[in-house]
Amino acid sequence: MPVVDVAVPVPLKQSFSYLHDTPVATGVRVKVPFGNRTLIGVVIGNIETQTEDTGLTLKSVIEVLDEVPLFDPTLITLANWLAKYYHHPIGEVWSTLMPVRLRKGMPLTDKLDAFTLTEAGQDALEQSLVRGKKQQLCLASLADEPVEEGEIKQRFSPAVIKALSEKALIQTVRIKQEIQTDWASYTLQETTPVASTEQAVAIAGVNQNGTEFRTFLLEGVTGSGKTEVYLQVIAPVLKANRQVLILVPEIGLTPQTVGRFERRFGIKVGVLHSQMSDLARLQVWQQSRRGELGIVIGTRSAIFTPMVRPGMIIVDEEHDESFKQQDGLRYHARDLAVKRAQTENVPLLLGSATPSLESLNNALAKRYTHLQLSERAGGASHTQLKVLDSRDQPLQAGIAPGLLSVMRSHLQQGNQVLVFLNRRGYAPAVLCHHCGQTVDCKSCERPFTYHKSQGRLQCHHCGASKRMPNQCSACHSTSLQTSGLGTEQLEQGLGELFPDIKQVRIDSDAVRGKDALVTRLDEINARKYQLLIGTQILSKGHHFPHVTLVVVLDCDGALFSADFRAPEKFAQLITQLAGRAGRATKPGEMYIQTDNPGHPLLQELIHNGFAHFARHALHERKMANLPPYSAQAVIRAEANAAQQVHTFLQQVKQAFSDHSHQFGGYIAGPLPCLIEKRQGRFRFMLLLQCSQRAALHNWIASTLRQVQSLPLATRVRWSLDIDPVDFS
Ligand SMILES: Nc1ncnc2c1ncn2[C@@H]1O[C@H](COP(=O)(O)OP(=O)(O)OP(=O)(O)O)[C@@H](O)[C@H]1O
Ligand SMILES: [Zn+2]
Repeated sequence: MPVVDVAVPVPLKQSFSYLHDTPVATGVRVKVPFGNRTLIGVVIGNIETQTEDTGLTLKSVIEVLDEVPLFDPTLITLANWLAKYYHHPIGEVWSTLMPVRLRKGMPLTDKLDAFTLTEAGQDALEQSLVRGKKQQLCLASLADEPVEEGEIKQRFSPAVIKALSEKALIQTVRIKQEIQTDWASYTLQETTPVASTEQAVAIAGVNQNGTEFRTFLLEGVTGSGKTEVYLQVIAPVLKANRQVLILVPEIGLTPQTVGRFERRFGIKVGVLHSQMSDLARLQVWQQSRRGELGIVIGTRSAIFTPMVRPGMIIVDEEHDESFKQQDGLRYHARDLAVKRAQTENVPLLLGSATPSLESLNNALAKRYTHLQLSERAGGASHTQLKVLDSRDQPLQAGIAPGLLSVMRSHLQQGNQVLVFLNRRGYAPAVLCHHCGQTVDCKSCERPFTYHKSQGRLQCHHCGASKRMPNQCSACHSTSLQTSGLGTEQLEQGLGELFPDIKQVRIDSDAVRGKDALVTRLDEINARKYQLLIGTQILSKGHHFPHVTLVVVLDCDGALFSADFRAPEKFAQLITQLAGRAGRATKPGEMYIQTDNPGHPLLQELIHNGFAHFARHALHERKMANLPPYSAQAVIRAEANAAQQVHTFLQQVKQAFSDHSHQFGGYIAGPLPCLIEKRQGRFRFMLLLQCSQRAALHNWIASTLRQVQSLPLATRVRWSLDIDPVDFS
C-alpha cells in the first residue's frame, strides 16, 4: 500500500508517514489521525511501499481534501528550506505558509457564495422601504452586483443579514469566478516618463539579464524614481505573460502604491496584507495561483503567494524591519525572496535608498548586481541636513527658538513642515515632584506613558493601562508631574505657538487602521494641513510634494543604544525622513535637534550621507567580526522567575559549549534582553556566533535536541531566532 509523507502541524521536527490505498500527489492537503486528534496536513512526499519488516503499523489517511495539488514543487522546496534554515518544525512551517482557511481544512473551489438582491429587495432599495440604517446600507451595497458572502458578513452583523434574508430581500447565489488570464495584452494607461540616464542604465541592466535568476540591488536615493524603475522593468515581464510579486513594508502598502501599478498597466493588481479578512486573502492567493493576476503586491507573508507563471520578484524598501517575522517562524521575507527567486529561477530586484548592510555587502562583493540612482527624479534637489544644538536653549513645545523661527518661515511661505517625534502619548513618564519616584508598570518595571486625552497611563511594553493616580504611591504626595515630550503634548504646544496653522498628528493613537491613514495622507497632499506631527509612520516611503522642512526631535536615545544595529537603523530613519522633504520643485531641508551635535554618527550623516555611512559601518562590522561578516543566532528565554531563566540559559550554554570547538562557535550570555522584563516575565538571551553561516547551522543542528530535552525546556518560554535583527 502506498505510504505518504505528511507535514502535520505539531511542534515536532519530523514529518509523518500515513497509509493510503492510492498514491496522493505532493502538495495536496489530507486529514490524518494524530494521537487522539484529527489534523490537517500537507503531503510533501511519497514513499514507494511500506517495508514489511519495520514492525511499525502506520495509520491511514482519513480523507484527501484536494483533487489537485494546492502547492507546487517550488513551495514544497521552500518549506523544506525554511524548516532547515530556521530549525523549525516542518508542520509549523506549513501552518505559517498556508492561508488560514486552508489550514483549517476549508475546501478550495472555483466557485464562491455571494449575496444578491431579490426582486423585492431591488424594490425595497429603490423605494427606501426598509427601516434601519444598517439594513439600508446592506441593500445598497448589493445594488450593482452580487457581493461575496464573506465580505458582507464582515461588514454587517448577523442580525442585519438575518432580517433581510427573512424578509426575502436578499438571497445567496453561487457564482463562478471569471478567469481573466491575459494581462499580457495590457495597454499602457498613462504616458511613461522618459527615464533619466541612471534609471535607463538600471532598467537595461535588469532587462538584459533576461528571465533567469539573478539578484539586483537598486540603491537609489529617496525620490530618485525607484518605483518608476520597477514599473519599467516589469512591463516586458507582463508582456511575456509572466507574473510579478512585489513585497512592500507593512506601513508602505497604501492604495497610492497599488494605484501607481494599476494606473500604469490598467490591470487588476492583487493586494495582500495582514488587515484583510482570511477569505479575501485566500481569494487573492487563489487568483495568483490560477494565473489571474499579473501583479501581486503584499507585505511580508505575501512571499508565500503561489504563482503559476512567475516572472519577477521585487522587494521594495528591502531594509525595512517589518520583513522579519518576530514570533513563531522567524523568517526574513527578503532572505526568503532570494531563495524563492532562485528556486523559481526568476530575477529578484531589491530596492532601497538605505539598503541593509547585508544586501549592500552582497552587492559590493558582486554577489548581487549593483544598480545605483544618485540623483532625484524630475530635477528635485537633495535635502540639506543640519544639526541644531539644543543645549542650554529655552525650549518651547520641546523646540529651540532658532528652530521655531525656521519653521515659521517655511510655514509663512505656504509650505508644509513635518515634525518627527518617535514617541506617542503626552509624556513618556509621570513622576513625583516630592520624592522623585516614577509611576511604573509593575509587570514591566518601566514608567507608564501618560495619555492626556484619555486621562490614563499606558505601558508601551505590555499595553497595560490604568487611570492617572492622584498621589504618589511611595510618599503620597499629590504633586505628580509629567516628564518628557510625546506627540500628544507636541501637538498641543505647537497649536499654541502656531494658532493659525492647521496641523495633523499621525501616530497609532490618532490614526487607527489603514483607511484612516490613507485619508490623512490624501488630505496632507491636498494641503488641508500645513504642520504634520508624527512618529515613524510618517517616515516610510510617502510622497509629500509640499513638505520643505523636516524637524527631528529627541533622537538622542537612539545615539547611545546597546544594539550594534542601532546606528544603521538610525541612519536609515534619518535618511528616509529627510527623503520626505523637497521631493518636488521646492528644495528641502532637515534639522536634527540634539544635545549631542558633535556625535560622530550625526556628523557622518550630515557631511557624507547614507551611502558613505553605510560603507564605513560595513568596515567597522568587519573589524568587529559582526554580521554580515559573521552569522548569529539568539536563544531567548523568559519566565516569571529570573533565576529559572538564567539557569535554563546556563544549561543551554553548556550544551552549546560542548560542541563549540568543532564549529569555531562563540557564545555570549546569558544577557538581559534590551527590554529586560515584560508582562511580569524576565527576559534573557544567549547569543551564538560563527564566522561561517554553515558552521553556525551545523552547530545548532547538533545541539538543539539536547536543549529540547532539558527539563527546564518545558518550563520556560524559549525560542530560537536565526539572523536576529532586534535584541529587544
Ligand atoms: N524619469 C522621470 N521623469 C520624471 N519624473 C519622474 C521620473 N522618475 C520618477 N519620477 C517622479 O519622481 C517622483 C519620485 O519617484 P518615485 O516615487 O519613483 O521615487 P522613489 O525612489 O521610489 O522614492 P522613495 O524611495 O523616496 O519613496 C514621483 O513623483 C515620480 O513620478
Ligand atoms: Zn507593562
